[in-house]
Amino acid sequence: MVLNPVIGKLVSKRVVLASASPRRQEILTNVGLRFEVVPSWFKETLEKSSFAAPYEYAIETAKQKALEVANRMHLVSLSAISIVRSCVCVAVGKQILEKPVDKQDAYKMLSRLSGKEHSVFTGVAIVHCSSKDNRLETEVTDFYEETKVKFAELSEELLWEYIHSGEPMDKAGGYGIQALGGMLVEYVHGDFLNVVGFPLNHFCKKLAELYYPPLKHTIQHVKHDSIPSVETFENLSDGESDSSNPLQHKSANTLEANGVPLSGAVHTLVNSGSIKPALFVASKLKVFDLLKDKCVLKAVDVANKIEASVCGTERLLDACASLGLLEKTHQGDFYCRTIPVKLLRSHFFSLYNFQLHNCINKILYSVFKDSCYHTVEAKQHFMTAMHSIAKLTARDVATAFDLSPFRSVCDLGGCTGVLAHELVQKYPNLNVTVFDLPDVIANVSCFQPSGQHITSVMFTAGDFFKDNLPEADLYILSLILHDLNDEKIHILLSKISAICKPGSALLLAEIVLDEEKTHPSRGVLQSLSMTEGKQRNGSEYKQLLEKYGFTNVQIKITGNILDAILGFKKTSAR
Ligand SMILES: C[S@@+](CC[C@H](N)C(=O)[O-])C[C@H]1O[C@@H](n2cnc3c(N)ncnc32)[C@H](O)[C@@H]1O
Repeated sequence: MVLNPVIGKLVSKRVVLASASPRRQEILTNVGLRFEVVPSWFKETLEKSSFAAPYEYAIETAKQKALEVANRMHLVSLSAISIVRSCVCVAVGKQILEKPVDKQDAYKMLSRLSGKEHSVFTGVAIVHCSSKDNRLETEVTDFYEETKVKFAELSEELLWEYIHSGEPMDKAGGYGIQALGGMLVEYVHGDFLNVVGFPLNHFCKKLAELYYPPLKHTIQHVKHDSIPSVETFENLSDGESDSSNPLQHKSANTLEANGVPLSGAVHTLVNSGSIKPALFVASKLKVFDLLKDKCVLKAVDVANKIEASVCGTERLLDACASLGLLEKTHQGDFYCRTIPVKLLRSHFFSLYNFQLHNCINKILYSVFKDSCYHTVEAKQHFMTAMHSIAKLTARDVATAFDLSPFRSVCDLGGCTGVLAHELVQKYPNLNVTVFDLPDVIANVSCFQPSGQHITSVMFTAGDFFKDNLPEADLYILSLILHDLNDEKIHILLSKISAICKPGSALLLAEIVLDEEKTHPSRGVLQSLSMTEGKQRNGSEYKQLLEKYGFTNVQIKITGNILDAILGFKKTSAR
């Protein structure tokens, strides 16, 4: 079966991993799957002898664990979710070796494995849950993967050294192949990640089968490691042959970037999201023709020539510069230097970022539009997606500046409260209020973590354009301003400025573009399809805050998806 790029398509689905295992989480996070973690409470107590084969035990345990979470989650949320759970067991013949209970047990297990081949089985259950008349309906799909592992002959000394390291204790079979346990292994036959804890390849195939069965005629097999046909490049212009147009210059089979042949991954990227449209539009508008032969133009001149708006043209040119299709000088001039297919070198292997970018786009363009909340499901999807992105960014935003002088925080449009919880973790004395639309606040309960600091986060429903804002000495706007037009920004920032006492502050979390506005690409590309708002560079954010009475503006480029900007309300002395 052909492996489809299914993970990206799951972005809009609510996925729950019913396991607290950091190894599973890492494997799935690494491929860009966004999920919530709800560890199962089902105890691994099934009677092993009642199963004819070890894999049956692994599957049944995975299934019971996933179903337990499904039932529990149904009590708090009726939305459709997919719950994933796997169970690994190590077997010698028919005998299953579980996690050792103590060092002696670990010794017994490992010495049984010494010098022999054993099997690692992982049973996986994917439970699709929906709600009918308030009743939980589940569809279970399960499968297993077997990998054979052979241990070297282990000396007593090595065995005990390994056991004393403590590593065997929470691992099925008493070893972890991804760390010190890797020393014990002579060979692995089969999926290595299956031994680590999750059979990723089989899982992806299953998802593709379940959610997005490919139509036979649409499947394009990867032929070899050279170039797939890159018709994207050849069909871009109006069909006029222009030997100087670099996009038409090379034949599909010789396209390369910095001497490296474009791989299938690049093809996927070029054909997806904003990149293909950017290339297509720029080419269609003959931007490359205008800027070829060392012709250097400002955005406004290009706009005049192609009879387009200056703002839109500027975004398009910035996007092309960000993709390496054009060059931009410090003075804001654009020109076409070399073959534009040096394309996206930094993006080649960054599918993850790209999915995230798409995901952010989808959300952001709908977020301030009523359509986002039209159906319960759409709302849940939106909140789940925001929640997942915030999980990735919140820590870096919360720790970008020293916020210890503040006593109370109000996160305006704070959605499910991820940043709020992160702040309370870092500053336990902080009182944090999340302020968001009533529809959002009504649904935050299932996103809340369990733990000691929960009481310090309060949720208040309201509209930040119309209602009074809660009092606080630090206000936060995370992923809000860039999507608002100037008029809405004026209403919101005037309100915040009016309520802020001297010494209070406003913290923004946004993508901060570089001064030329050509990087980071995810921000520049996002600008392309924004209708109301825009992405800004550091100087523009500084100016914006100063305009509304915030001074001493500091900017922290976090290296994560969102950067942080902090400004203090002017004291009368200033
Ligand atoms: C793009 S999300 C950002 C969520 C969160 N701040 C983050 O960074 O992950 C925008 C949030 O603003 C909220 N929002 C939009 N309009 C609002 C309004 N008029 N009043 C209060 N919240 C609003 C949305 O419901 C949503 O949760």
